[in-house]
Amino acid sequence: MHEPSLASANAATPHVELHNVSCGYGQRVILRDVNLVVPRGQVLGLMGTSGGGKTTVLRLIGRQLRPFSGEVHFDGQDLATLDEEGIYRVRRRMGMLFQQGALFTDLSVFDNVAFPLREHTALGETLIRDLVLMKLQAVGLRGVRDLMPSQVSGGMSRRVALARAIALDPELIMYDEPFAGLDPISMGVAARLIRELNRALGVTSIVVSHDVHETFEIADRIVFIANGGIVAQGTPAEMRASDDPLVRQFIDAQADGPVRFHQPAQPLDEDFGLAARGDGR
Ligand SMILES: Nc1ncnc2c1ncn2[C@@H]1O[C@H](COP(=O)(O)OP(=O)(O)OP(=O)(O)O)[C@@H](O)[C@H]1O
Repeated sequence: MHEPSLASANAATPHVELHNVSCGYGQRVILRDVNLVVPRGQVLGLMGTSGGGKTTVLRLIGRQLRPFSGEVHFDGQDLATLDEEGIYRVRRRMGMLFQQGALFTDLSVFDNVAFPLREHTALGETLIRDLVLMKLQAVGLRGVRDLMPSQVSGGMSRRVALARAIALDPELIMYDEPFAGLDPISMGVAARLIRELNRALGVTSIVVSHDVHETFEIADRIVFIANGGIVAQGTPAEMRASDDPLVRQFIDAQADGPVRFHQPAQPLDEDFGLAARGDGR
């Protein structure tokens, strides 16, 4: 179902590239001069401090956000050069799975997965049925197709959302916090599924996550984002061996390090009225 494009003929072109990208919201700059390459077919783990800009990177790639300066390329094409129709076409080649990737509660599991097919293609119901069942099979949930979202567990509904995200055969899948809120077993299932789909569908995957264990397990490369940019990147093995204090703080889950536990605040004694009392209590 992929749209043929000249650029995609070149397998050596990175699937996604950010060139000197600065971006933010309103006046506020979140990322400065970021360069990022996402090679085709890999799983990239995007990690880092909370509020560092990981989701913002996904928004840049999906063109929900335009950079202040610099370029975002998808399959060799600068997104800024595309008109609305072009952006629409590019977005169809991307699957996005957000943490709050809520299912339509009044549609069955089957109809949730069928939704993008009915919405964006002219395929007949017989073919749609086969495609939906294939996608549900890929996430291990063909057996629950007639249930309503309220009747499946949190982990399962995340997998239904994944089946829906791959309904149109995307070539890039972006996951925002796919492990958040899952129990350890469901987390392992979700992680293996991401890796397996990456291989079986031949897609490129970007996984935004705080979960070091699961992400390091499945990613080919890890990129750490903090302080407005990329502070470290490499294979999971390289990151584990890194002595960069920020990487260590993250991997070893230390509360304090280059990233402070306490956000800047006025002095404690002022907040608790001790200074005014002056008696040290
Ligand atoms: N729509 C928006 N308008 C204004 N500011 C925003 C908006 N979205 C995000 N931000 C701010 O941009 C910064 C980066 O947000 P982003 O969601 O990209 O971080 P993140 O690294 O994904 O964080 P987390 O790991 O906590 O989800 C944060 O300080 C956030 O408050």
